[in-house]
Amino acid sequence: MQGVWTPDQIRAAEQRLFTRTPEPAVMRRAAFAVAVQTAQVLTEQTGGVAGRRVVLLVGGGNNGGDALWAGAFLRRRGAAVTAVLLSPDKAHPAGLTALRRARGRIVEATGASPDTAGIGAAAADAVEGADAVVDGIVGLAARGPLRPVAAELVRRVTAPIVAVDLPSGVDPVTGAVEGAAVQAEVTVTFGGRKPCHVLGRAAVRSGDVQLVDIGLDDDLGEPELRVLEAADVGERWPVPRPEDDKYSQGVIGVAAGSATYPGAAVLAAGAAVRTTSGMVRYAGPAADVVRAHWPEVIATGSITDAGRVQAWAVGPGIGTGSSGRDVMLHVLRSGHPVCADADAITLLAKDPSLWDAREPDAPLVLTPHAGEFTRLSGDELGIDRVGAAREVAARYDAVVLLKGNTTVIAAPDGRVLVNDSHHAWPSTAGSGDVLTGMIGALLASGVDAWEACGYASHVHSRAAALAARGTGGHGVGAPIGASALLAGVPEAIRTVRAAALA
Ligand SMILES: NC(=O)C1=CN([C@@H]2O[C@H](COP(=O)(O)OP(=O)(O)OC[C@H]3O[C@@H](n4cnc5c(N)ncnc54)[C@H](OP(=O)(O)O)[C@@H]3O)[C@@H](O)[C@H]2O)[C@@H](O)CC1
Ligand SMILES: Nc1ncnc2c1ncn2[C@@H]1O[C@H](COP(=O)(O)OP(=O)(O)O)[C@@H](O)[C@H]1O
Ligand SMILES: [K+]
Repeated sequence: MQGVWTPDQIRAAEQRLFTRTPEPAVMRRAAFAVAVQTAQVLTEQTGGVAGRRVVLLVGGGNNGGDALWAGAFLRRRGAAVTAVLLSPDKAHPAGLTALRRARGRIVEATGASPDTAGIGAAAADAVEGADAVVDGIVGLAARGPLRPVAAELVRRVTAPIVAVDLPSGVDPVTGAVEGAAVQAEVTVTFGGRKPCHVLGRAAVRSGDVQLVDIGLDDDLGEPELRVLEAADVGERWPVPRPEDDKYSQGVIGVAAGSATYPGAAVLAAGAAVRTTSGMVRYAGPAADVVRAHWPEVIATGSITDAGRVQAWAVGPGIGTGSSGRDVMLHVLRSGHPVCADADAITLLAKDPSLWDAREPDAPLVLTPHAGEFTRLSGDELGIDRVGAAREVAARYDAVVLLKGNTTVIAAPDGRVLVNDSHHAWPSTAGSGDVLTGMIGALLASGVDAWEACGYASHVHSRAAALAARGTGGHGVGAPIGASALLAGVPEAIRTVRAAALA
């Protein structure tokens, strides 16, 4: 599991670290890592470091200081280094001295012979001719998108960019990208990942994130967000043990679909079949279609005849009328864990009396997309998706899985898991129905609700990438439908289990 800490948490930890290790030593350690990474990028792209042209984009804070120190290290490896100062009056003095001593070049962004965009001739030539660029414009103190001069310089870069701490222009806390921002090849960050490295468009802007240990670990405390790694998921994924039978692994009930929309039932029930080995029951008007697709499912037309289950996956395609409401009453009164999706969420949002049917100790998972989330929360979903999910989870005492390119999973006690798929292959109709069936099956097998959401969403996005045979920017893929995603689930489970055994 990877931890993610806010800039405030990092700064507080940093103050404690500085009582043991002097600040300049910490900065040099950070900068050295930036230099190593830049040298690696240069070697990959141009075959070497000596004689290659490195440009440092230097803002007015310690982020710029890191870049200047990194430039001094790169000079020692024979690179030609030019620092472009965006705020010459505020540029880090010790970093400037170090770069000057190493015989690096220093120019001002808006220096002599400016062009029509206000960029000085020396800065323009340097940026346009660079083999690699180090982004030290702004780091933890970032607010808002790149300012005009920085944005213009970044626009002209064609070389790969190594971002110091975070790609400048993104919001470090929310991951929002509301204007010009750096697109990094690699981001070198210090002490702990920050929210922008795992949230939304900022995660994409970060490129490959390299975490450098600067001695902060003991001072960081509880992370703001957590990200599951493949091995975490594989280690806990339920598989049959020698002593198991079909009942002991958990029986899941799926209440989804309708005569008009049987697809949701087929996808959710199929996902349950492929997630665990126990037993799947289906109750609803699509029983015949479900049986035809999944002979192993025990299907019945009415929820009252469903038989015993250990958890319910409910909602996709059940409708928001009185029959859907009856289904909701039944599953909420059962006292078993429930994963409520789609129409189930709409029903809960529009009819508060349904909440009274809920057994207080039974775990409840809500899996809204943005529109359903708005119905639940009563507010438009803004930039702060983590804060919004946390608030709704606490309000309803439920685990809230907010869908999107970055999936946010908030527990009622405030813990948040984030699943950033790094691609968008799950973005296809019906893939949410698959997710519902997966979560329900994990709940039935006794996995904790918050963890079940984390494991399911990790495997879900992995299954989509496997089915598409590509991961967004990396590799070539082809569009898939939800049935293909569902077919990819077993292989995705194998890969996470293999990671756990490695
Ligand atoms: N924490 C750690 O453990 C370690 C931290 N270290 C490093 O310190 C960095 C934090 O440095 P920091 O605090 O000096 O601030 P930093 O981010 O450089 O900002 C400088 C100034 O930029 C401005 N500005 C704001 N928004 C802007 C925008 N959109 N576009 C342009 N400019 C903008 C704003 O000034 P303003 O112009 O508004 O007066 C702001 O004050 C951290 O990221 C890491 O690299 C490592 O050295 C060692 C270990
Ligand atoms: N751009 C995207 N990138 C990655 N995953 C996405 C993206 N858009 C949607 N998803 C995922 O696809 C699924 C869609 O669920 P949902 O909106 O309920 O679809 P449906 O109701 O058609 O089944 C969710 O798991 C969501 O997180
Ligand atoms: K930066």
